[in-house]
Amino acid sequence: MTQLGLFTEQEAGPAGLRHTDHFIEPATEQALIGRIAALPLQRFQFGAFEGNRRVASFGYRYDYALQRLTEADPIPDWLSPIAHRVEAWAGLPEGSVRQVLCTEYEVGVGIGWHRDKPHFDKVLGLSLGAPCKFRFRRRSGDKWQRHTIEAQPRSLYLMDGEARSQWEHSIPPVEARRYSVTFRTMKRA
Ligand SMILES: O=C(O)CCC(=O)C(=O)O
Ligand SMILES: [Fe+2]
Repeated sequence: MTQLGLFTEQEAGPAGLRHTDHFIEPATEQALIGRIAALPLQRFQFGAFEGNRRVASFGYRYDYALQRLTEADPIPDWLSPIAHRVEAWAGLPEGSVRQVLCTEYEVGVGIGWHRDKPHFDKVLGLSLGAPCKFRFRRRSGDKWQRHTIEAQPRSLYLMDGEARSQWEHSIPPVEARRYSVTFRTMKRA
């Protein structure tokens, strides 16, 4: 493939991906990090495999052993105003976000290639504390189409449409401790 071909492919990006910097103020970011760090975060359980990232779920959690959604603690008061701002930005009715996942990535921790569970519909993510490369890939014949965004702290992304249903995403090991808050709507009400 020519350089130009590669470049054009990178530029195109997944349809349904939106990304904005400076979604929240630094003071709000610090307050959220403080709240998340104080949560009883659990090492992510993926069947027999234990990931290195630590998480807390609200609203619902996906139980990998049972392979279904189970109820979790309700979305706490300190997260609701942010969830509502996220809904407003995405043009979603208030209350659409039914699941919130708080994640901590220590230095050297990332997340492998995946698509989020089909039980969820739109997926939005707020980055906190440190930047990461947020990578996308999609099979195209015997090649991969790829796209990467720099997810800066305080930025927000939306995965909808093809970015959500066709493209996989991953984060390579982070260089400084990063937190994220993932907001998900449900496929069926
Ligand atoms: O940390 C993030 O921004 C993304 C996390 C993610 O892809 C997931 O939990 O499904
Ligand atoms: Fe994901």
